[in-house]
Parts: sequence; C-alpha cells; structure tokens
Amino acid sequence: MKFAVVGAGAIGGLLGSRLSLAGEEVVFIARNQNLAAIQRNGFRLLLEDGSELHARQARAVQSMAEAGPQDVVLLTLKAHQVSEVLPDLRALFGPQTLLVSMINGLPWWYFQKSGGAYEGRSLESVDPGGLIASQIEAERIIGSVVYPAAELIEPGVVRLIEGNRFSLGELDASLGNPRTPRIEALSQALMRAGFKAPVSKDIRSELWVKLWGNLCFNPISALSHATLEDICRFGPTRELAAAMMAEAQTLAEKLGVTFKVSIEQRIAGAEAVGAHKTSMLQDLERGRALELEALVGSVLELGRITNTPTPHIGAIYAVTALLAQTQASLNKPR
Ligand SMILES: NC(=O)C1=CN([C@@H]2O[C@H](COP(=O)(O)OP(=O)(O)OC[C@H]3O[C@@H](n4cnc5c(N)ncnc54)[C@H](OP(=O)(O)O)[C@@H]3O)[C@@H](O)[C@H]2O)C=CC1
Ligand SMILES: CC(C)(CO)C(=O)C(=O)O
Repeated sequence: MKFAVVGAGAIGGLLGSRLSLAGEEVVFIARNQNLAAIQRNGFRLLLEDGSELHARQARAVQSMAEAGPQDVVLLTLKAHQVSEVLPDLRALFGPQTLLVSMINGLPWWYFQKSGGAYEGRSLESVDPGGLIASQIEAERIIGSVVYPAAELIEPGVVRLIEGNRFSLGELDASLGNPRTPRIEALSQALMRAGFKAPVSKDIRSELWVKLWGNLCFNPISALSHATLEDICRFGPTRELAAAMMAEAQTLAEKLGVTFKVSIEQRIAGAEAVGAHKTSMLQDLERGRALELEALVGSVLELGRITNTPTPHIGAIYAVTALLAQTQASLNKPR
C-alpha cells in the first residue's frame, strides 16, 4: 500500500519507518532540517531495548503534489497544525484514499457520521468555522487512538519510549459494520509493521478514555512542570485530576460515551507510565504551541453544548491558556 505520513515527527516517524521496513511504499511529507535528514539518511528508529531500526528506503518530500495520490494518508500533526496543511492535502487524495487521524484530543470529525443528536456539527474549538471538515470528506476518515510515547530526538531520528498500539475505528461503526474491508486492510498493514492495530466498535469511547487523562495530566504538567508520576502521587493534584475527570465523564456520558474503566483505574494507569513528561510539558519547555484546544478547550465546548458544569476543567484551562499566551509573547521575535 502507498502511505503518506503528514507530520514526520515522533508518531509519524515511528509509523512511517516501521511501515517502510515492512515493505510498504512510504513517503514522508516533511520540511526544514527534518526533510533534509530523511532525504539524506532515511529515518532511524531507536527502540526501547536500545536496538535501532533504519528505514533507508523511506522517501521524503516537501510538496504533497510531488507525492501524489496515496492509498492511505496518516495525519500525525499536532492538532493546531492541521488547518495549515489543508491547501495542499487534497493532492494526496485519490477516489478511495483513506485519511487516518492520529492526533490527541477531540478531533474535528467527532460528530461526523455519529448518528447522534449533534450529527455533522463541527467543534469550533478545534475547527473554527468548520474549515477542516469542509476540506476532508467524512467518508475518507478513519479514527485512531495513539497509545505509544515517542520523541523526535533529532531530525530523522525517533526514540520510542514505550508502546506499540494504535486503535482504529470507522466513524459510523456503531451504526453499521465496524469491520469494513478497508479498515481490515489498514489494520493488517499496521500489524505486519509490528504494531497492535485493533479495530474498535466504538472509537469515540476509546478516544475518551485516552482524552480523560490528557485533559487533566497534560495541562497540570505544563503548569507544574511535573511528570505523570509526580502528579498522581501528590494528593492535591491527584484529587484535582479526579475532579476534572468526573466532570468530563458526566458530559461524555450525555453523548453516549461508555467508560470501561474507573477514574481511579485511569489514574493508576497514568501513574504506571512513571516519570514521563507529557507532550504538553515537552512542547512548553521547547517554546512550542500547546495542544490546549484539542485536549481541554474542546471538552469545555462540549460542556456548554450539553449544559454540564465544568468548574475544575475551566479553571485549569484558564490558567494554562494564559501560560500559553504568555509563552507565545515571550517567544515572539523582538
Ligand atoms: N509524542 C508522543 O509521545 C505522543 C503524541 N501523541 C499525539 O500525536 C500527535 C503528533 O504528535 P508528535 O508526533 O509528538 O508531534 P511532533 O511535533 O513530534 O510531530 C509533528 C510533525 O509535524 C510537522 N509539521 C507541522 N506542520 C507541518 C507542515 N505544515 N508541513 C510539514 N510538516 C509539518 C512538524 O515539523 P516541524 O518540527 O518542522 O514543526 C513535526 O515534525 C499529537 O496530536 C500528539 O499529541 C499522542 C500520544 C503520545
Ligand atoms: C504520552 C501520553 C500518554 C502521556 O499522557 C500522552 O498522550 C501525551 O503526553 O500527550
């Protein structure tokens, strides 16, 4: 299969390098030093056991028009970066091209093909004016939940910290056939590349269990510079995280989401990850934009839509948004 990886960073690099080594035809859409490094030396993947894989055959181009139509587009950008690639993205689309959204947080497509009371509604917090939804047909989209932790440690080099699972789901799985031929083929390709790629009957509920942790641990870590372990072991922040998760669970259940684990179990899972900095803290420390709207702003938006009080989430959002604003002004070229 022909794969284009749009976002040749930690997650995109992990996926693209292993797919390339498994014999798939992979092209990274990259830029700047990352583009030069991949063109010069392919993509290197450092595994948890210290071993290394080297995807020498992987191509990298800056222009999506140069890459041309693909079988699958893996969208592995940060949530706030999606809108900037829209003008060129359609060059990758053929009539049957799939787009797999491999991004943390509530996605722009959340209410597309959902069959619920909010069918087709766009989320202003992550897709202002519905621009993304207008450029990417819902029929192309496969939802995914990203579980591995990885880091782009230098251009063209990704270090895998832990994990190898990417859940997949048709957006209308709950309305019809969750195991379509196209999602089965995608799952098989990812499994041939060494990943776990289960096909979910309810990708939105699985997405929420991941988001349940991200919406609290990521902003709290950015505000405190603490790791997941620190946050879970310090009583007041453990209680704050639990309060935020309870608010989120109330509003999500109004939307038909089912949580298969308890708040305490989810917190225990985060604590088990250990002394790991969340991606939001890593972005803050590197002076990069934060995925605050996708992880927290979008949840507040759903709270308003469902008329659910979210005081703890709102308070943490306010302070983190100010932090992001302050950081942006400090990073502006003088
Ligand atoms: N890393 C992790 O451990 C985890 C990440 N996730 C999620 O996965 C998603 C991807 O995260 P991650 O891989 O860490 O992010 P990275 O920042 O490592 O990768 C994003 C890549 O996209 C590139 N990019 C951004 N805009 C463009 C553009 N217009 N044209 C070409 N390239 C572009 C960036 O290049 P440049 O550097 O030049 O900006 C960067 O290489 C996020 O939603 C994240 O929250 C989920 C679980 C864990
Ligand atoms: C790595 C992990 C799971 C920690 O919350 C994550 O999703 C993130 O950092 O964004």
